[in-house]
Amino acid sequence: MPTSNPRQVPPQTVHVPLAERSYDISIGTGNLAQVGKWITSLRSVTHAVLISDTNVAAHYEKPVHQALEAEGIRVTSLVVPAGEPSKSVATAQKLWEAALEDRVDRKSIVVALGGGVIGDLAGFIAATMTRGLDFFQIPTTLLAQVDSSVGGKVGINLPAAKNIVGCFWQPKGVLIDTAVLETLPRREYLSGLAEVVKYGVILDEPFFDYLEANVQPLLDREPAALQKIIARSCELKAQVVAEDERETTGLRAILNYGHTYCHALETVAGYGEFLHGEAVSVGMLCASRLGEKLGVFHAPSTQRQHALLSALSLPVDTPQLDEAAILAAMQRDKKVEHGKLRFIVPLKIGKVELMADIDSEVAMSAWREGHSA
Ligand SMILES: NC(=O)c1ccc[n+]([C@@H]2O[C@H](COP(=O)([O-])OP(=O)(O)OC[C@H]3O[C@@H](n4cnc5c(N)ncnc54)[C@H](O)[C@@H]3O)[C@@H](O)[C@H]2O)c1
Ligand SMILES: O=C(O)C(=O)C[C@@H](O)[C@H](O)[C@H](O)COP(=O)(O)O
Ligand SMILES: [Zn+2]
Repeated sequence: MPTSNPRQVPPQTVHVPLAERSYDISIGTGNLAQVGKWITSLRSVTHAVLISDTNVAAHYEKPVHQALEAEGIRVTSLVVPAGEPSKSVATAQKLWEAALEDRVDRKSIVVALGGGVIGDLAGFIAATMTRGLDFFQIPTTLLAQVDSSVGGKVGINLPAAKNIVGCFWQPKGVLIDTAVLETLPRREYLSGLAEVVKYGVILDEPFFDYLEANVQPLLDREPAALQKIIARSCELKAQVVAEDERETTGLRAILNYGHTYCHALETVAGYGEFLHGEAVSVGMLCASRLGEKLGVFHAPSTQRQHALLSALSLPVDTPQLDEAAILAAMQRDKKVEHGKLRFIVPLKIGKVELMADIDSEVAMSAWREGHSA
């Protein structure tokens, strides 16, 4: 591997230990061209359903397609419109039918080439087609590289609720090429940083300190900073998923910090209006104010998050949306149990807790108080 290129950083592997569902996340720069060899080193393959979106396909479909064909793999390439609205029943149906039309069978694999929308959608197709196909994640957004490609949550939206139809279906491997982030639009890149900040708040104060101290390198997408945040985020997510794969003990739910507000915001504003990470940014601040109201979190720590998210050019103000609709959407959150809202509430930077039976008026006041003055 050449070391003279300043964009090159040493490759790294993060293991996700899940017994027979274990897999590796391979992080590198310029490793996309190796995708065919990487997949065939994991299992023998004769047919791949390659799923991407219109933006991603324009940049990366051809090299991936060719790399798969070079290993003797027949490729069915399916491209969906870019954006959150593609995480839908209608798009899933088109993909099921197109895969069937091109002779998918139980030994076929699904390759998700794209951001979180493609990973969630393609993973859902893999989980459901012929009752389950092996799938491989090639995440091309920062958000997908630090979060959505890891952990096996796959699914689609209904108009009234995000990710409400889906399942747990782990990939067989995740290939991260940090070089693909060079073509990622700035707004999409920033959106991914919100999930990175999330890891600092929920699990790792030193990582949060690192983010505060490295705002400019992060905004500049400096290779060393990118490698650090991708690898650390994957490590933290892998640890949580390994301990609570299906969110049954409550541990995995900490990854949902800020997401009760976030998903309500995305749904009520209309899918795609706010990017997922933008809504996570707003949602984390709502959850922090909720922590203050419950007497378990302190205002200076909310301000620290506000300052970091603002410095990373992420939205911090709660938008003006119909409050009844926001509350109704929050009541459809998957953490709701026996009809009661449950939230991930911060206790300090680096530690959060799942809290049950939260009064909806208190939750809404934390939303409301985020409107810009
Ligand atoms: N399953 C999980 O654990 C999990 C975790 C976090 C988020 N999510 C989901 O992920 C989705 C958001 O993912 P996202 O932010 O990656 O959005 P996305 O998949 O829509 O990608 C963002 C945009 O960037 C474009 N793009 C992707 N890679 C590119 C590249 N390298 N160069 C140029 N353009 C590129 C895409 O075409 C799209 O327009 C949401 O649906 C969210 O619910 C899932
Ligand atoms: O992997 C998880 O678990 C997460 O909660 C990660 C989140 O960032 C992600 O947005 C996830 O899709 C939300 O899951 P959901 O169960 O609330 O739909
Ligand atoms: Zn998320």
